[in-house]
Amino acid sequence: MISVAGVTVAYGDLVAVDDVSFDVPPGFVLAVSGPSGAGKSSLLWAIAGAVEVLTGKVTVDDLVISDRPAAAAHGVVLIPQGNGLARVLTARENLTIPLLAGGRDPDEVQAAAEAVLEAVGLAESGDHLVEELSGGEQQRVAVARGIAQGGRVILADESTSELDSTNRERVLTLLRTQADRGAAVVIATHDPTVADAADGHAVMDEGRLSWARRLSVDRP
Ligand SMILES: Nc1ncnc2c1ncn2[C@@H]1O[C@H](COP(=O)(O)OP(=O)(O)OP(=O)(O)O)[C@@H](O)[C@H]1O
Repeated sequence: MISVAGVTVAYGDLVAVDDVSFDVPPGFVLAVSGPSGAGKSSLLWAIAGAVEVLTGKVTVDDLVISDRPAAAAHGVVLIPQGNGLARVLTARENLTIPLLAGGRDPDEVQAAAEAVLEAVGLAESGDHLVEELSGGEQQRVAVARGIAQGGRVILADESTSELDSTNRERVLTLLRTQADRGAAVVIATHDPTVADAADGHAVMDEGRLSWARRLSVDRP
């Protein structure tokens, strides 16, 4: 369960997230939309422990999120806008290296990487350097890397912005699968199709959050 309680994020005098509160239970997908600069990324970073919270707090299950390493160790996965990939490594290496560094069994890691690359339609591209891939392919590698972590929280920041409709569906299906196995998922998006596919839709504007559609706990 993600609990965001009265969270404010500021950069100097600029309030990017203004007293925002909501919960996302395991099994649910929340979409957050809003104009450029509305504070969507800052909200996701706050949940990920990647930016300091001025007031309020974020908890994920039993952990108060205070910094990125602790949040990551607790299974809070951030798929960042801009992808954050190592461009001179292959697509596969971008997936496997973080998992191997976490002490996972190498055979398991290879199998997991192949499965998730296939799920994003990149089964043939594992050996390609990231810098050789298109923008949309890189975005799918970033999604695959995030999914491969198997987190309890997945924060996807504009993760379908460069995708055609087929690949957008692939990514949405994958994120839904993650929710179905018990993850709490938050997607920042400008795409109404993505917002419609979520269980709830929040809208940010100048740091304030309102609801276009509240999370339905009755989702079948
Ligand atoms: N590191 C930073 N330092 C100072 N200001 C920042 C920083 N990061 C973001 N901001 C500002 O905070 C506000 C919210 O930015 P944020 O990236 O969270 O918005 P967003 O809704 O994700 O935008 P977009 O849809 O363009 O990605 C903007 O005014 C932005 O310029």
